[in-house]
Amino acid sequence: MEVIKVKNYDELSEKASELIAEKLQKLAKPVLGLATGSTPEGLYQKLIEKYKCGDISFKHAQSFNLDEYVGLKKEDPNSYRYYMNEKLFQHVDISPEQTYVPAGDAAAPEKACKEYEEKIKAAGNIDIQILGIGLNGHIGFNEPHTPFTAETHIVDLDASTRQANARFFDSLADVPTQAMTMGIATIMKSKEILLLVSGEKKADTLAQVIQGEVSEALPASVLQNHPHVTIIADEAALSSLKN
Ligand SMILES: O=P(O)(O)OC[C@H]1O[C@](O)(CO)[C@@H](O)[C@@H]1O
Repeated sequence: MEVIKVKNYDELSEKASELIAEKLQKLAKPVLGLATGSTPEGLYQKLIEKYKCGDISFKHAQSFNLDEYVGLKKEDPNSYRYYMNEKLFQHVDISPEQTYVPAGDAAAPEKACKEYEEKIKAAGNIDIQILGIGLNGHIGFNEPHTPFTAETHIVDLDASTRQANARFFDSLADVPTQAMTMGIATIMKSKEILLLVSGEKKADTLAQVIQGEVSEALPASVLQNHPHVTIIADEAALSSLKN
């Protein structure tokens, strides 16, 4: 794993946007794996700026998001489809038909999970997958002890994850209890992975991910087994690393 240390969140977002811009410029049909949460928001802003300056285009890109809450309609402001439209898609030239988010509102969720896997495969797999990380080490919504072999599936969200995400909802009770997420195996099929981590709160988790054992108890530790992972983290997030 290559670790790129940056000063702060702004630098993290800029560096990440440069790596994504490079893919958009070099690949004929880039397949992007996208994430939600607070961490990639700065990256999306920087990509919009680069697009507006004419440096990049999403015209030939396809995107696949990591996860979606179960039970929220696409129009719900807390759905990840809504987040992506607001934070990125509606500001750039990506064709809406080329953007995929797991169908958390599907009538037949198991079938929708299988179809999502098929779509990723048909696209030739993800060229670069952006990841954030939860305090408990989750990636996507793969909570601790999710088997590394899991593909896209439905998960019960940990109490700590619902608590962490309650800030976006009116109350904790409104946070969905389930989500549809790419599995660890799905994520690991990506040709390249870009993990973004900011802030001291995640420092202990990140140190474990980089220097600890690979274990299903800490989902992100699986990234040690991937041949092409770049971690961009700020000084605060790297403050618990042991020399
Ligand atoms: O970037 P944040 O808001 O800290 O979230 C971290 C992770 O948690 C999730 O939002 C899910 O809880 C992921 O999508 C994200 O990668």
